[in-house]
Amino acid sequence: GGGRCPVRRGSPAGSWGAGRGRSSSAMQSPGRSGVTYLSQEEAQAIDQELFTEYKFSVDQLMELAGLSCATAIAKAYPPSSFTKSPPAVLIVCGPGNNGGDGLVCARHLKMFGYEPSVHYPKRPSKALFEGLTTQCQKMDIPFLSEFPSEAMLIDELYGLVVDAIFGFSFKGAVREPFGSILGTLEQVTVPIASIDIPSGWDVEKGSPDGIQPDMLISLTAPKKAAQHFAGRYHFLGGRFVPMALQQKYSLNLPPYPETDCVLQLP
Ligand SMILES: NC(=O)C1=CN([C@@H]2O[C@H](COP(=O)(O)OP(=O)(O)OC[C@H]3O[C@@H](n4cnc5c(N)ncnc54)[C@H](O)[C@@H]3O)[C@@H](O)[C@H]2O)[C@H](O)CC1
Ligand SMILES: [K+]
Repeated sequence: GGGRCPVRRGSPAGSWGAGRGRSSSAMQSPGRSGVTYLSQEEAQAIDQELFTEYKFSVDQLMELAGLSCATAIAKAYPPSSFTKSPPAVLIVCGPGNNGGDGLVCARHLKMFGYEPSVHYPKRPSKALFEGLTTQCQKMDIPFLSEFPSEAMLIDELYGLVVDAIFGFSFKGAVREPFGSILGTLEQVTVPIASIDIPSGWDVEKGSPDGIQPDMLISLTAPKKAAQHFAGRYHFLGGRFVPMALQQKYSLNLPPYPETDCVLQLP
């Protein structure tokens, strides 16, 4: 772990289909690769529209989101890149849909040959999350009742941490037990892969003092905080946004290669 390598900065500007569609908001900002970086409000509006207008269910999109995350992780950190076999991954799940993505990701990582363990301290009593938890348990994925209090212990036991604590609905100061967990994660040296947003970061402004993940998997489109991401791997996942919705919000998403569900951003 350790060595962060801030390469791939300053890639060629706007490429794919810049200028297509109408701009739905003057607040939008194009990122360094031409793709739009969303405000918190825009991310939530797109999410709502997918459910209400486009009639997707949460389960459907969560499955695709979690599969994207596991796929991106397998590309950036193939099992052969781990120093130990089997490759152990700690997945920390929060109380909302970001945590649900983490549970789905854990299940697919297990299918891909990893050895995931989950910490899930605040579980909503909803059938969706109970089902995802049972699926993991029936696949012999252990659920840790206590979070390892020492960063060194995490470094010893795991080759990667997946941060599925908070996504685009995070607001305000971090409440317990997640404050302590994030405090520990700030000190680990094994790489952290954050789902959608580095947890604890302001969704738009980021957080210079927070965790510094090595990987970020932006779902649907990157959020503004992603402009402060300095890790090695930035992937886009969640290849489920219909073209009409992409155009309405001027997402300007790059084309995914062939049938891939993820795409590496510059
Ligand atoms: N459209 C998509 O791309 C999809 C994305 N998905 C994932 O869903 C999350 C957003 O999920 P949501 O349930 O809206 O919220 P969060 O998971 O971000 O968290 C809400 C959860 O956290 C609690 N909370 C908020 N602030 C704090 C705080 N300061 N301290 C402690 N706890 C806090 C809040 O009470 C809620 O319980 C998105 O990022 C994607 O990862 C979907 O899976 C598919 C569609
Ligand atoms: K996260």
